[in-house]
Amino acid sequence: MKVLITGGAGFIGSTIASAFAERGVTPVVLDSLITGRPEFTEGKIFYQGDIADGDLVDQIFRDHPDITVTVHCAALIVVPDSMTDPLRYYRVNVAKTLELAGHLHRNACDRMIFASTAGMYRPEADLSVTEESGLEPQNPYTRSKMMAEQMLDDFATAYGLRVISLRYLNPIGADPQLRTGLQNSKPTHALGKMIESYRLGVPFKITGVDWETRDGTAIRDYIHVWDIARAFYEAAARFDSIVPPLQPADRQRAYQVINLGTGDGTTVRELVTAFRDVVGDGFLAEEAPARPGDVVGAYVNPAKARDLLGWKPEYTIEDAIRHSLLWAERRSELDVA
Ligand SMILES: O=c1ccn([C@@H]2O[C@H](COP(=O)(O)OP(=O)(O)O[C@H]3O[C@H](CO)[C@H](O)[C@H](O)[C@H]3O)[C@@H](O)[C@H]2O)c(=O)[nH]1
Repeated sequence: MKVLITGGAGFIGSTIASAFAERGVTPVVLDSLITGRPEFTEGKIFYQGDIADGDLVDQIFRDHPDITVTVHCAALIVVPDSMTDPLRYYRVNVAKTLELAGHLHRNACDRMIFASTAGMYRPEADLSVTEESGLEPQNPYTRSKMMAEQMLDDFATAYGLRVISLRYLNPIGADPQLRTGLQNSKPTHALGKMIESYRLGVPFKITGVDWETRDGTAIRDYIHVWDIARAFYEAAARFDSIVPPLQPADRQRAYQVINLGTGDGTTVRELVTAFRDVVGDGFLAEEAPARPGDVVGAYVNPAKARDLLGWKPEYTIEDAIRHSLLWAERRSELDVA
């Protein structure tokens, strides 16, 4: 059995590829390498190219007729970039997903697991989100993921494509065996900035301390990338029980959304404390004004994932910090090499 992983040379896609391989499912990676890293494809079946390239997708299915499911991770993911260049974001995340879905349909691959975002929800008053929460995407990146999902939902009803959409928030950590991790050597997200500050010996800036949360700092649902990867594997392994092949009249049920998260989230101050627990008291933090456009955040209720995937996060925030620190070391070596 094989799985096609688009974006399989990226941070999350490459981790998913390792999780499937460890469980005896051979990954077939399709990646343009625009942001993915070639070394993440080493030892894997790999096609370099575009998800919208129909000839290439046809070739992949001719070469690997035993692909039974597609995991679709290929996307642009940087929120600020999506605000300055929405055309590119909608082209890549929406238009190319549309082309890919057509290519999969033509090749009779009717199972897709879509890497999506829980950022499209309007959080409840307590900042939690469930699959029933309203949708209120705040930027072109998140809107592009919502639009892609709406298209896929229509294709499910019309063409019998079956889709499980996994929505999560902030992935952190790295492959525990350090085969892969974040490609970007200068990440701007909270944990990336903590690692940078720690290495430089300067205080980490807590940007925003006046939010209505338990300690005034913004909340996110940081989740270990290996836990996310395991959820993708579980979705594939249980695919036909979650979304069985359906008669045309029942196909409106061929699209399933499942949220992945911790159930309580982590504030920036809590992340600082966890970081200090890992590296020691020498790690300093200071308060600073909020970033422009920042949001209070949300956390995900994972009850449906527990029921349908038998899944819950296994790694702690401290584990994720430890793996991210180890990966940052390894990442520097890769750059030198
Ligand atoms: O040096 C920093 C960096 C961040 N933060 C705070 O930490 C929280 C989380 O910020 P992140 O940047 O880690 O996470 P966001 O959810 O705000 O956004 C990030 O995660 C998104 C994915 O969900 C997108 O990838 C986006 O481009 C990326 O910036 C925010 O309150 C932010 O103000 C700090 O206190 N100091």
